[in-house]
Amino acid sequence: MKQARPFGVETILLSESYDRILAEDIYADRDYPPFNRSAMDGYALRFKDIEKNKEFRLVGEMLAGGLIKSLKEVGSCIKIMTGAPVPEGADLVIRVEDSELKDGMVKFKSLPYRIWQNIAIKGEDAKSGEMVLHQSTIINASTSGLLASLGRNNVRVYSLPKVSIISTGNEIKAVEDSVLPHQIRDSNSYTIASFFQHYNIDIASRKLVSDRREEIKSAIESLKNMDILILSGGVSMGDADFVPEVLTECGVKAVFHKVQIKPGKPLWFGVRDNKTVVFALPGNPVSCQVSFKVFIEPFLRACFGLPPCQTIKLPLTSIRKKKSTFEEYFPCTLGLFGSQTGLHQIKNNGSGDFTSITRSSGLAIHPAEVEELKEGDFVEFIPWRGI
Ligand SMILES: Nc1nc2c(c(=O)[nH]1)N[C@H]1C(S)=C(S)[C@@H](COP(=O)(O)OP(=O)(O)OC[C@H]3O[C@@H](n4cnc5c(N)ncnc54)[C@H](O)[C@@H]3O)O[C@H]1N2
Ligand code: MOO
Repeated sequence: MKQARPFGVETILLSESYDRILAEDIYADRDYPPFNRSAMDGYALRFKDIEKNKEFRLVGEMLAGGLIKSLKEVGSCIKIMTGAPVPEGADLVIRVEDSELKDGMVKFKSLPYRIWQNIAIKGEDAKSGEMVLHQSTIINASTSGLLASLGRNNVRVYSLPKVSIISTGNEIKAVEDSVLPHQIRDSNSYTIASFFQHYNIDIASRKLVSDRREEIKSAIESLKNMDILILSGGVSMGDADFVPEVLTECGVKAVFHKVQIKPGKPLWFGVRDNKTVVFALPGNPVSCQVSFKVFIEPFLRACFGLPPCQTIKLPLTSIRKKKSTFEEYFPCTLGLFGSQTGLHQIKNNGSGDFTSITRSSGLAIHPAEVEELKEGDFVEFIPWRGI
């Protein structure tokens, strides 16, 4: 995480900012609501008059958007619509359905009225100058609406990183290619690109290369201006697993190689010229997905000042025996466990399987020190689409 830093800051139109991440704190430009606002269609009056008066003289009408009036006469009321400014002097709005209007006089049902009833008081939502959104807030539907209310047609957001993906492997073909029995279509670059799209990040380029050192090298060299470079395949112990060596030859300084988790163990991470961070992922599709959720996503979020995705503790609906000495991540789907939501394990034969993982809602964690998880044991769960 030491390598995590923002990719710059830019000012963009609010209309184009959905799902981007704020790079500034946002303050209220005025009180919200900016005036005492009626929450109902009805009559505005003085609370202290309601005890003494049986009937109120109707002296005017307030529509939303009308200039603020004042209520001067004792025992009078002003008809008011939802959203309209409550006249100065009034501190109670009684709903139209609790009233009766006859010959310019209004009678109200005898109910237990409260002072300020049906009125949103000036500044009760936010005071002028108060911080209403923190830097590193994701601009979603409600924050977008708030920014519009504050008159923020332009917002400062974190710039998005330039990301490229290189898929390595003699057997790897493009999705549009026909394949021979020994060949495999590249799926990892699509998986990784989709994950990045959760953060509005489009992939700058996607390359397929064989296991030949020179080919891997020239692909890496051609992507020097990237902020993030992702490679898949060729990081393990095989005779054609040259990726770590070639990355080092290209001047990418290794930070670590191999992690204490399964799947995803052979992951390699390095940095070039203090600019490009490089994740070289294991080729197996499930390992690749786990690597994104466990390493790339937390890194990306830290760059934007976001906390790691929230994990949820949920009970397992069946036992699970550990297969290694490492912490294990296993795909699960959410389902009912008695009357409570629980995690159903998805059967898969290993990290090379594609189809079963598509039925999962996320990954559950089997701690390294626990040999067997029992039915009903609570485990950490990371949903595929983080919160
Ligand atoms: N002797 C050892 N062998 C292996 C070890 C080990 O510790 N000792 N680790 C295993 C583990 S764990 C993993 S994970 C894999 C990772 O190997 P690589 O990163 O070198 O990946 P490849 O060998 O290139 O490919 C593995 C697998 O994934 C398929 N693949 C590769 N790229 C793609 C892609 N873009 N789209 C779809 N599928 C892809 C590839 O065809 C292979 O089937 O190593 C174990 N071996
Ligand atoms: O780490 Mo490998 O990713 O177990 O299949």
